[in-house]
Amino acid sequence: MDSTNKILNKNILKGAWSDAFVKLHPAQMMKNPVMFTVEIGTLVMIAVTCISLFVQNGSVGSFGYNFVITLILVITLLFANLAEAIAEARGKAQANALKKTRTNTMAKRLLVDGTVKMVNATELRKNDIFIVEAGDVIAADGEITEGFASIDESAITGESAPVIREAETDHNSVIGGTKVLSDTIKVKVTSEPGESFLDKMIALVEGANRQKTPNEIALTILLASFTVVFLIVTVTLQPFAAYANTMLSIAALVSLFVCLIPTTIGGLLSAIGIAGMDRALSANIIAKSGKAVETAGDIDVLLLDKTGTITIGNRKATNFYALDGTDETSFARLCAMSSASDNTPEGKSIVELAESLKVSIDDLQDTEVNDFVKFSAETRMSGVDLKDGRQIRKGAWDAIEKWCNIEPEALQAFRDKVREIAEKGGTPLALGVDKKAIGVIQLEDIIKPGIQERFARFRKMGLKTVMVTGDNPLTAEYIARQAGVDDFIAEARPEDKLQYIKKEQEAGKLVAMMGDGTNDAPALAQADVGIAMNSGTQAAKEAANMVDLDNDPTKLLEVVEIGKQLLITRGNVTTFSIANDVAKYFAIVPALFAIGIPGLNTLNIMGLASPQSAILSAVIFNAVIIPALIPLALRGVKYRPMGASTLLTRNLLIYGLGGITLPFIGIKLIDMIVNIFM
Ligand SMILES: Nc1ncnc2c1ncn2[C@@H]1O[C@H](COP(=O)(O)OP(=O)(O)OP(=O)(O)O)[C@@H](O)[C@H]1O
Ligand SMILES: [K+]
Ligand SMILES: [Mg+2]
Repeated sequence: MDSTNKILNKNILKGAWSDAFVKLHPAQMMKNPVMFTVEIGTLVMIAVTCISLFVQNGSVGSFGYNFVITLILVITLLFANLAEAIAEARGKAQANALKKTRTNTMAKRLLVDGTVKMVNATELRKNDIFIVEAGDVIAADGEITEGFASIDESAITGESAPVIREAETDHNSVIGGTKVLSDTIKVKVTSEPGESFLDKMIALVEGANRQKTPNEIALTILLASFTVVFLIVTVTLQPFAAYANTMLSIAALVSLFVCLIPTTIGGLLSAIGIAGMDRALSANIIAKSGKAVETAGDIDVLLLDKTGTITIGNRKATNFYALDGTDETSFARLCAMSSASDNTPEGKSIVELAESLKVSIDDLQDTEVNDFVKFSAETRMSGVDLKDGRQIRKGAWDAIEKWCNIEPEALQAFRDKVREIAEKGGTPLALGVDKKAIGVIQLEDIIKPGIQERFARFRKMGLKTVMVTGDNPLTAEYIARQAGVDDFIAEARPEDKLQYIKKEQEAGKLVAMMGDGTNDAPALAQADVGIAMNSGTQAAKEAANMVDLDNDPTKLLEVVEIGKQLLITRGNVTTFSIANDVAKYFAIVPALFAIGIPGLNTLNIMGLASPQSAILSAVIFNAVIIPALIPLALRGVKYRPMGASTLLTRNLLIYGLGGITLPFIGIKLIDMIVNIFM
């Protein structure tokens, strides 16, 4: 996706200003209790300003002063709305760009009688089959049921390199609006019109159905209770003032109240949340909810697939080891035969290796084959049943050992070979014919360069990384140690992943996982943060709460960092806001009572010119701090990996201490400027 780094540009600002006015509507303001009370205070001040045109007394005050205070309060409201509007506007700009890619194409729909009919894309319904040829734009979201093709997905992902999508694999999904570059595929429609991936994505970036996350709701409630407390503080100040012979005007009380309540975080809260979603989007992550992004920041355990995540792409067969009694060539042929209909990368690489040894199975006739046994993660085997009754199976060594009746004397040689391959990090696939183990195939994995540093970074962040693999424990241990992950699950079946996640969750941990296969769907759904690859199966994408457009399994790292950044930004602005409010109390109150209670004058360290100018300076400061922090809210506080307690201390120092000192300096400066005019 085209991610503009510019936080503010002219067009966005223009639209955002008018939105800021629209958002003044009480029905909208009510969603934000802190700012809503400011709006009520503003209405009170409008009334007081009107009255002061006719009546003049101590509590009503002068028209001019009331007018200025009212104006600043309105500006405060607009600034808060502006923050949200700017955050939303960036999403709207992205949505508009996406809408442009939504073209209405024609589709070659395949009818039941086998004929092809040209139809409009809007006429396609779920489960319809259509044919896409090289050069065609894919008319709807779907799964390839036949064939493979290279596809240009740049319209959606912004990535210009073509991708391969293939039937019967874990990367069989295609997206409407993308273009087939080569080959012909049959696609089964997976979404009804109007519910496509693109439609959902547009709705998402537009923020049309953005809902407050549980954390946001909790914080909103907390801020609302602060507001109530400060309302009481302000109201009880009045009898105290009367006792001290000080006249507090309505303008002073309303201003004091607005200064004390947490308007800074109140005004920036939703902008911070939207910006977090935006950052995820810029990383080509489609988060189905703000909650998912937020949860990512709190993750304790990361589950990562071995193949393709920790190791590069696919495993390849590199060696055939025939056991005693079988000659090399016939063993290679049997290996290839066992893979005749095995479309997994492993299966294909076995046929290729056999071909490189001049062994071909092109002469294998359909008439010889009775049944193909497809690979499944459950059985961890694949193979063929021949018409002559022979059964050929290859698979994980323990699965083959169970399937075969290996003679005790042969068992040792078999296990030795398996161990030898596994100890070097290879995957041993055993081959059995008619319940007899006749050899072992060596598959090799290559660990991704730079992956060790990534895991070191995770560790620094306090995260536990767990490698999950269907491989045997020896291979798994070797790869895990090389890559530097904290733990591994070997011989993992889909339900083992699910169990592991449940176990960690029961211990109070938040778990993230990335996956692409239908097999991964239950675990993706169970995980607190489940990321599916965009190329993955429909089931995986539906179960997950995020989709990665780049299909990059290491994206989990970025997602966690984006989540952490969101949480930290919100935490820091909250700390800053509350520290600010407390400081304002001590800045203004002594100034207010300086005349009535001369003793308080010693507390009036700031030496503000008059109670009026103290109040005025404080409301101005209170208003301008909101736009001053908009860039920080949108960009986010930079995240550096460190322990939670170091981070807390650091942030308290910067944002807490900063929050307490800044109002004293800011209000004093404004007071000096204001007094030039007063
Ligand atoms: N095409 C195949 N035919 C037969 N057996 C296979 C095939 N592919 C893999 N296996 C065996 O089944 C085991 C489980 O495979 P599975 O795809 O579930 O996990 P994996 O590919 O090893 O692990 P991961 O991809 O999660 O790192 C493999 O370790 C291997 O021993
Ligand atoms: K405030
Ligand atoms: Mg696999």
